Amino acid sequence: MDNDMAEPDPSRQRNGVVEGLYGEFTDSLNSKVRYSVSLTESALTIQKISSSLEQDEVVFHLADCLGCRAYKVEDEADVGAFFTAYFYPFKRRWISTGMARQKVEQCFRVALVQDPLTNLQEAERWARAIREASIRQIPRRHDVKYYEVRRPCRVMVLVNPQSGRGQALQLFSGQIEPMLTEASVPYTLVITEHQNHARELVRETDLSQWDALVILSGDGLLFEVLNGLLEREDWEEAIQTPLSILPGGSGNALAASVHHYTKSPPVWGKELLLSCGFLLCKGLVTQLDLVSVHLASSQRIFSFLSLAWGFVADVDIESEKYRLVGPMRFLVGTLMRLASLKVYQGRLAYLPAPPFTPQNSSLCSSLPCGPNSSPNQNSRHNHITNSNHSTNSNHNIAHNSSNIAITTMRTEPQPVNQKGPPDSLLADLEQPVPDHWTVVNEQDFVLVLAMFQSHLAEDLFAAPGAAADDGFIHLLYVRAGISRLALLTLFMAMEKGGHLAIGCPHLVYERVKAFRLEPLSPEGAITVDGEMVEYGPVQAQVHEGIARLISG
Ligand SMILES: Nc1ncnc2c1ncn2[C@@H]1O[C@H](COP(=O)(O)OP(=O)(O)OP(=O)(O)O)[C@@H](O)[C@H]1O
Repeated sequence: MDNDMAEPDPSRQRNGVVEGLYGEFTDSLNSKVRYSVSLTESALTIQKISSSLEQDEVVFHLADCLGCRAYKVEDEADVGAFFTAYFYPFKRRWISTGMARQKVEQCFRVALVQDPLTNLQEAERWARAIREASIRQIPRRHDVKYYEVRRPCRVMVLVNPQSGRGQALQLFSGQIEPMLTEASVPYTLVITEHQNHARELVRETDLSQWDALVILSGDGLLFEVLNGLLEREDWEEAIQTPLSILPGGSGNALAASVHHYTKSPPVWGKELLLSCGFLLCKGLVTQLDLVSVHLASSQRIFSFLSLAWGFVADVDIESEKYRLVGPMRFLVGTLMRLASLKVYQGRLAYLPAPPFTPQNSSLCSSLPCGPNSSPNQNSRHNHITNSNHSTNSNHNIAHNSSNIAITTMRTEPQPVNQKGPPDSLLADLEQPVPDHWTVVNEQDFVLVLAMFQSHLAEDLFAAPGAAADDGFIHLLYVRAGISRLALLTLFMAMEKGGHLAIGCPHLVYERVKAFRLEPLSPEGAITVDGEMVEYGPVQAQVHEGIARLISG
């Protein structure tokens, strides 16, 4: 007999759930090496039983476990069966400093008796117990309210093969597909074929088939999916479909934000993909703010990430041609843009957020959080009414947009979306802003950047105080007059989120609920979620927590 399996102690069973298991197994590759293995509700503890009595104990937390499977090898002569558990603990990196999740497989050979079927059943019993316990142990923050994706869940994975360096499909098959298999998550892969493919698909698809929609691409594909969901007749229900972002682009801002919200040390590239893949398989869902953006042509689009004008938008667009260098493209673009720094004329006004109090800071975590909660949960903050007839004459609003150049857009114009939540904070774009809004005195800007999540790119931590569902727009603007060196210093500090603390007199940061931007410079670019939109007056308001995001 190769191993000796003790029955679980009946005193440690509750409602038929085994609370503890103990067994002795051999190494899957070397039958001379034996381990004692014990499973509790929270950990798998492995101890090497060596002839010299020297014992090494390793503890794996089930919160780091994605799954476990039992199997038998092809070899007819081998009566043993196997089980392998898949862990992704934080480990110190080999090359650079810091910690990141890394895959660790633990495989054991079960040879309890000479009967192969009995051994396989025992391996399956262990695999099931580890799987079930790891589902109960999900790493979660105590200050955030979650619900879980239904299990077993079915997910649709949308992959844009052109995104980033054009390797999204390889990233899927090399990294994500194995994780989904380990976690026993069935999936259907959809490879997008053209712009708006994903948007059209989610607009039409029967969403009851899917427990989550997964986007492996840049942020642009998620933008399409969100807007597709909000164009449906059943948008209120559709927008509550849990969404997962896996970084396949060159910016990957939401993926970096999601990782940051877990309070884990920062990671980039494949480590970020692995972190987001891990969160996807664990299936914890939080709320996600969306911002409705009104463009000059009356089009309304929904954004989850950012709106940029001036320096940031220009860098985003101009650095497109360097996408093969990945996230470095923003650094290259920033340096090039700094060389020809421009000033833009325009008007900016905003509705300030209520002053920060512990009560409103925890509001989001006390909101109902589940598939049936109301999508328009920001209504408690809607303290101004739509003042279409405001006579605010202090603001010399540009009514005529005929002098505004419309540049070529990456996003094709879509039909005007009448669906989605109403924007009760906004006046008509042709009317003055409501009286109680703050109008910025300056007209000369280097940049205006409205952030809805913490990161603008993997290494641009633009809004350090932002959370997925905080209900705020984090508005930053840089006034004209800043030197090139000061602007460079600002962006370098942004890498670690330190830009707000360096005392730059040209940088202003406000937490707002809504804003309006009216460019007066005849040429320029505005981007929403990294995609260029029509250039002209825009206004936006936040809708707190109306979408669902797989996070952790
Ligand atoms: N097969 C495809 N061919 C061309 N474009 C596509 C295809 N599938 C999707 N798209 C479009 O590509 C655009 C960009 O996608 P996305 O932002 O996801 O990747 P990306 O631009 O590489 O990311 P990043 O902005 O981080 O570099 C989206 O507007 C999307 O509609």
